[in-house]
Amino acid sequence: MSRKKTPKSKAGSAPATSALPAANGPRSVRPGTARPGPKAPPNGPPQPGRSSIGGGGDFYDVAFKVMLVGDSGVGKTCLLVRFKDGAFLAGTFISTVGIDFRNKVVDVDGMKVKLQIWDTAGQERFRSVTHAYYRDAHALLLLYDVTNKASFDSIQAWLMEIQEHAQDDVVLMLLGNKVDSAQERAVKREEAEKLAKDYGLPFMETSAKTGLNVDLAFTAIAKELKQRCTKAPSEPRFRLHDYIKREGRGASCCRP
Ligand SMILES: Nc1nc2c(ncn2[C@@H]2O[C@H](COP(=O)(O)OP(=O)(O)OP(=O)(O)O)[C@@H](O)[C@H]2O)c(=O)[nH]1
Ligand SMILES: [Mg+2]
Repeated sequence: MSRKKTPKSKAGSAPATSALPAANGPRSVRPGTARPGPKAPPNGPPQPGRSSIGGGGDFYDVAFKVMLVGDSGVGKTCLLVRFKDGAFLAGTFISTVGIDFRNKVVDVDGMKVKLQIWDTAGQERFRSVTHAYYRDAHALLLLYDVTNKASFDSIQAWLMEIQEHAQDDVVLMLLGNKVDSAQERAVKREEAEKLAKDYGLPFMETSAKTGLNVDLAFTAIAKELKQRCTKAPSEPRFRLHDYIKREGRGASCCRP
């Protein structure tokens, strides 16, 4: 089985026109470089067999693009850093400028799944930059801050934006972050559960600070995407809602 190498993950700020191409664009697969086997996911193939940029890195079988979206300050960058490095960025809040990405390869049922995770700027002034990336996203993690009601109130506007710019079959998950700050909670879990149920979204509360449900959110996305492109007809379908309900700590999930 031929395996690809993933480019070294990138921590610094990337301009909107980063050298690394979007995970599933362009949509063509170069002859002789694609890994046989998995079928293309509905909204485009997994990242085709691009050669390693910058050398080094981990091998992977399939790659998907995941985007983090939500208001400024909800913890998108911290969530990504927690997942990638297992650390928490405490202290001064440095708002993301434009868009940035990091890669992480996760093992899903024996297959190496590379998640190319795009960390977007929540600030309104960067919205047009973000729009350009939606259409290539295989999955979106939509965050609000449980201590900031305004960020929760923005979720419907974000969903409209997603509907307008993302692929119809994009995998979407709602995350209420900063659940460690219990004293400052401004959004009840039940309220978010209702919203998630109304829109048929899988939902969990997370904490980039403590790590609660962070790996689970990304792993669940990786499992869903991987199954979409490799599932044998005889294999039981992976159920994202059920999975996070079962595996989540203090988590919940909603069905329409
Ligand atoms: N208590 C707590 N604080 C958090 C958590 N996640 C992020 N923060 C804090 O919230 C602030 C904003 O976090 P960021 O990750 O930079 O927010 P962002 O969503 O990336 O913001 P933009 O880049 O402007 O879109 C920082 O001061 C973090 O330390 C969390 O889970 N718990
Ligand atoms: Mg940020």
